[in-house]
Amino acid sequence: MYKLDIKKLKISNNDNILVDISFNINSSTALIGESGSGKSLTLKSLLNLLPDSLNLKKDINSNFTLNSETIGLIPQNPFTSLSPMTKISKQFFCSKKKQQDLLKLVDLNDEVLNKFPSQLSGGQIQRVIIAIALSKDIKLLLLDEPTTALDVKNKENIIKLVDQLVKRLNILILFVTHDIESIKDLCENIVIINKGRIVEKGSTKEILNKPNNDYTKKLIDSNFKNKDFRK
Ligand SMILES: Nc1ncnc2c1ncn2[C@@H]1O[C@H](COP(=O)(O)OP(=O)(O)OP(=O)(O)O)[C@@H](O)[C@H]1O
Repeated sequence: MYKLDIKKLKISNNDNILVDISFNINSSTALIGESGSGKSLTLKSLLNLLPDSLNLKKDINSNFTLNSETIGLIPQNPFTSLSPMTKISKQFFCSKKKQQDLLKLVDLNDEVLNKFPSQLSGGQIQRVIIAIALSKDIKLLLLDEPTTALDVKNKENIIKLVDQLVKRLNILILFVTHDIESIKDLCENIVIINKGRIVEKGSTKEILNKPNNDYTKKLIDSNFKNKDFRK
């Protein structure tokens, strides 16, 4: 079983501390916070993609090597992630057989291999992106608000798919979102972040049932209220 222990992750811009956090990922963890709380900077730092202008101090323990081969990223907007003029088959860097196996894993027919991204729905494109991420031997999958650009049905389907993949492939996931409701059945643990600092972390069930922090309570209330409003 893979494990990742972020003992220290501190990102600053001159004297301004933007992120200063620590948490573990044992199976599936959600990093939850409002806009500007430091979620993207955290993901970028794990991918070594922080701009040079920012200062990073990190101390991470893991039982696998962290690099671009072992970490996959599912971005927020699937529509801009693939090359628009290239057929799907050419966007994979693995054998045809592996492409077909991966598509099966994400519940897609291999007919999509001969299509261009514009011929696919948002949900299908996001599945293709997940399949491409899984074509490497990844141990950690980072998901950056992966359902924001999708409609409600596709959103639910992608969450279900990620849940199946985590169980089937035994990979770690870090799911970044501002929407606690969407990950309540997917992520075992949650980390609530506000202004670059952790305000609460622990098991999703416990925190949803009995949040200790006022910021967490506010996030939960606004998430579930919005959901009821939409029904
Ligand atoms: N390159 C940078 N230089 C200086 N400050 C930055 C830089 N990138 C981000 N920040 C600041 O760091 C803080 C955290 O930003 P970050 O993008 O991680 O937030 P976020 O939680 O991902 O927000 P969102 O949900 O809107 O994407 C913000 O105050 C932002 O203005």
